[in-house]
Amino acid sequence: MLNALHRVVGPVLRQAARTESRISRGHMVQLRTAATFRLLEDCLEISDGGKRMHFNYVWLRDHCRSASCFNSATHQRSLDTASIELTVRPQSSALEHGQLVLTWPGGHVSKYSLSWLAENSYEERKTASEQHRILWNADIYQNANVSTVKWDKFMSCDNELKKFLQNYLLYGIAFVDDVPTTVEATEKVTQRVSLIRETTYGRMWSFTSDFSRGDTAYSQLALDRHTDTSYFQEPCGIQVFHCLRHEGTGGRTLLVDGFHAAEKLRQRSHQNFELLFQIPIRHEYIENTDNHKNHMMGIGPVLNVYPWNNELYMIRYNNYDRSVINTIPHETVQRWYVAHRELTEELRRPENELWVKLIPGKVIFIDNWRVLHGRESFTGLRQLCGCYLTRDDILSAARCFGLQA
Ligand SMILES: C[N+](C)(C)CCCC[C@H](N)C(=O)O
Ligand SMILES: O=C(O)CCC(=O)C(=O)O
Ligand SMILES: [Fe+2]
Repeated sequence: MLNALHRVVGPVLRQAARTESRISRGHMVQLRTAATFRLLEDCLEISDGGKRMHFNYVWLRDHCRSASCFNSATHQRSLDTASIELTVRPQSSALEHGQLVLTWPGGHVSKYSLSWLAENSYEERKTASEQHRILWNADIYQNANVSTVKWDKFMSCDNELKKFLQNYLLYGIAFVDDVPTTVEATEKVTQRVSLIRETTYGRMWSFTSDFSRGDTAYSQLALDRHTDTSYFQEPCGIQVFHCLRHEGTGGRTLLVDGFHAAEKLRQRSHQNFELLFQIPIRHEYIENTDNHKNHMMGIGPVLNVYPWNNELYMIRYNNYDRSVINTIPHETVQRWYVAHRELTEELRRPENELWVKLIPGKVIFIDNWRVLHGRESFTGLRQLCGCYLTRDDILSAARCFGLQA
């Protein structure tokens, strides 16, 4: 990187003695007082104390924020990236008031604040997390005494909504209490945070154990922990449940933080963790009844991680809906089962199980990319309503409040 062959074109400059900081994405990148930069053969290097960041020249030209290259009203790029010479290099460079100023062949000038560069450097992103989360087992969640949110304030007060979103982001579950016990009110409460994702089960659904659909959810049987719609190419982002009535026994809801379990697996056996994120498998939903014909298929790994920072962003775990395994070479199948077993054992540890009885008025939102749900078997009439919500829209709502999501 700092190979002697690299021609140092720009002078090594010292930034004036001050500290730059900027908050964005709920995340602060601080540059020390003496950040320096130099132009290497193939990239610009900024050094800040022991930290080095590298910026490709095409990248720098592409990210010019001048009025002709970037529309700051729409936050869209106007510059045609294909018009940039792939061999482009700045003609001259300077540091002025915490800004890097580059002049390109032809005279175009680009300015970048050093803190913006630091925040958007690969070196920073690869150690930062995209989303701050508190991984939990039953004790951790219960001891956190997460503040409760009630229907009236939730519907009228943005601060209450923000509090709810923060809980949801941190724990992957959040509740609203005192909601009127109707499907309509349940729909209204969901419209504060996101958009309904309509599926074959309907927009809003309300069901009892009447076997109206070809799936065990529509029975009185216990359901082991799982994520829903694993048979979609993109599983639904959020699961909403509201138990409108239950005259009988049992029927408690089981919640397990899938990321807590997966992180335990990562610590214990990195190889097994890797196998579960590298190998795609199939999930299927086949329904063939008089009223419903469906054949859904979703292909993807059990664990999904961002490649630049190895952060988990989705778990797809449903042993009921997991389909034929035919995507794993025979010499790897055994290892895959071992890894899957190890994850299952972690998910099944009693201390990781959070049991809640959903009562009329209590609406739960579950991050279906992170937290697994299940239920205890039950007797009597139990009516559950709810819907799926889109993930993009709840995250967007959170970001609009300045939350890191
Ligand atoms: C929630 N609701 C009752 C509508 C649908 C249930 C879907 C059940 C399916 N086995 C899955 O896990 O995706
Ligand atoms: O009946 C329940 O509490 C949940 C059933 C279930 O897993 C589902 O509907 O997705
Ligand atoms: Fe489910």
